[in-house]
Amino acid sequence: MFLHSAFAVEKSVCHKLCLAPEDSLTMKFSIILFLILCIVHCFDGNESFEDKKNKFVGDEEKDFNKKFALPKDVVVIGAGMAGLAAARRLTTDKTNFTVNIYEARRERFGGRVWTDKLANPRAKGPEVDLGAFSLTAAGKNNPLFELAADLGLKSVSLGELQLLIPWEKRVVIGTDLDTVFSETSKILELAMNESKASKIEMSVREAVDAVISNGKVQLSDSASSYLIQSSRPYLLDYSGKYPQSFQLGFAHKKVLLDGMGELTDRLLSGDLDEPPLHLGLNKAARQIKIDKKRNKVVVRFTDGSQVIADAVVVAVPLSIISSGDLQFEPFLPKAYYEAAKEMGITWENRVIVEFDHAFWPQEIGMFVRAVQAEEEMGHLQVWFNINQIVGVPALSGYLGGKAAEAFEKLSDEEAEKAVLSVLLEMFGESLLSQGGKVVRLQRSAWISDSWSKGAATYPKVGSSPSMWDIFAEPICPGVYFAGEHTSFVDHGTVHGAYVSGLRAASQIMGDLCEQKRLEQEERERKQREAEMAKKEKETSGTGTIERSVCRQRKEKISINIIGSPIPAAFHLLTKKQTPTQAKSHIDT
Ligand SMILES: Cc1cc2nc3c(=O)[nH]c(=O)nc-3n(C[C@H](O)[C@H](O)[C@H](O)COP(=O)(O)OP(=O)(O)OC[C@H]3O[C@@H](n4cnc5c(N)ncnc54)[C@H](O)[C@@H]3O)c2cc1C
Repeated sequence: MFLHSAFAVEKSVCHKLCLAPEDSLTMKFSIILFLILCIVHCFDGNESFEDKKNKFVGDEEKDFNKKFALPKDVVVIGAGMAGLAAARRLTTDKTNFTVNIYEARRERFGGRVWTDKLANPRAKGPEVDLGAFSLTAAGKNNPLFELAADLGLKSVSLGELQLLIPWEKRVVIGTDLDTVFSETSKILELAMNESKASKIEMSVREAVDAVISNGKVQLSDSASSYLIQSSRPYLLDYSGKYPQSFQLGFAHKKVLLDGMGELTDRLLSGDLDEPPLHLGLNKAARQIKIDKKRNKVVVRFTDGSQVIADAVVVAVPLSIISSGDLQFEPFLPKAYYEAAKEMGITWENRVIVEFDHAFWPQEIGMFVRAVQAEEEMGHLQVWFNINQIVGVPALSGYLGGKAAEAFEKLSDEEAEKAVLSVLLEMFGESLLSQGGKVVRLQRSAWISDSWSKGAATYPKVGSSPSMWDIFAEPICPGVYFAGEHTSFVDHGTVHGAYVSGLRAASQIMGDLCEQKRLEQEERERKQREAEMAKKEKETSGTGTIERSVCRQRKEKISINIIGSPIPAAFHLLTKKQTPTQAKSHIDT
């Protein structure tokens, strides 16, 4: 009975569609296949697939797919701020996503946020922050302040800055420092103009040096140029193409009283009503293989294991991709590798030194040491007063550029000697001796660290913002990127990493790859139609036109389910339509 009426529909459909006998055979075969599937479903549990689907008649098909599709498996590679943010966001939709994070390090997560409480269980936080230390509050909203507030974490502003010019035995502070700051703004503005006017791309350093040395600015106090020379953009030789490069970045910083690591800890472990994320430590990904046929992504690890997922968030540092430690099959498009080559990666480190007693002026939050010799640049020029923040008699020193690399190569004894020599120069013998013994000296080594290979991305001469933005684009069908290097805005920061993780999660939740696929299909369909219309215009004679109409109809009723076209009659029958309904549908 069923078969009879089904074939009746088929006959009329074939007639309408001007199908050849062999096409009609295919259709018969599809109908039989469909009926077999129907029978199987009838015996499949209490409620058949069709019964379930019928409840959704009139609703969006999407709702149906959402309700009954299996959750998508998402794998996050890298448990730094970006990876954790992505995983936490995806986990809020448990019905649709199962999420697992894999981290290369065997003993910790957090990446370049590293509040080393493991080695120092009684530490409060900032005195063991070996990576990111402060949140920038300049000009715009930093979403991490809101997150911190939601989690009940307190932050404090770094206190006043003091500039020390050792060879002049001079300390610049208060209103004198205000004058210095306004002069630095003038220098930086002129340098920006110099850079804009130049036909060849200049670095911040070249532009500033040009302004100071060619007498374009009359300095009332050389301290302003010393201050600029101690800043990150000058030290690390940022490109002078971008206005952001001409900011000193000393002001508007806040520190979390529990340390930066408290943010990553909470993202991982969840709050009271949230479950912890699934994290696998000691799992270094070595290859990401896109299986287009199965619409899956395979992640292979250095221990020989592998996982298969519907989507992967690659949240490892840029240098892990550019060094080839993490490979892609097929290779990423050329533009990704070219961008990775041109984007700069800073060299930065921290050293924390704790004494018996705090001997430095307590009202000061940040000390900047002016230097003259090239080899001294970036060498422990900036120090943060930890005692003022959490009452631990410690200072946190910053190293940038070549000095950061050189410091990694020192033995512990040499490092301590270097630290004491700088502090002696800054504060003098009598103050330093009040500190007593060095109780603890702890330092980072981000450049030789296998899982970071440097500190953070920066706009090197020759780079452009679009290079960061390339990494915000997924490789479909399922490879998404997150990390400080995936957006030019806020690159090189913890909040930049956080926002990038949320972005990757929302790309997955919004099924960006599927949207892209549909858009591409639509473009192709329009193109085909345009070509056909063009051909029709060119050809004449009724016979040709009729054939072309048949061809057009054939294409129109061919629908795409999971990527492969199936005959339209098959689709119509799955909607349980009467033969007349089916016929009239095809007629429209
Ligand atoms: C010394 C220093 C000082 C800084 N100071 C500040 C600051 O004061 N304020 C600020 O906002 N920012 C600061 N930053 C920058 C900030 O720390 C980073 O921008 C941010 O933490 C990067 O986060 P991420 O998630 O993108 O990368 P990461 O934190 O590096 O996370 C990537 C993770 O991937 C893991 N991984 C790598 N390879 C693999 C692999 N093959 N398989 C699996 N896992 C892998 C890594 O171990 C890591 O855990 C500083 C950085 C440094 C180094």
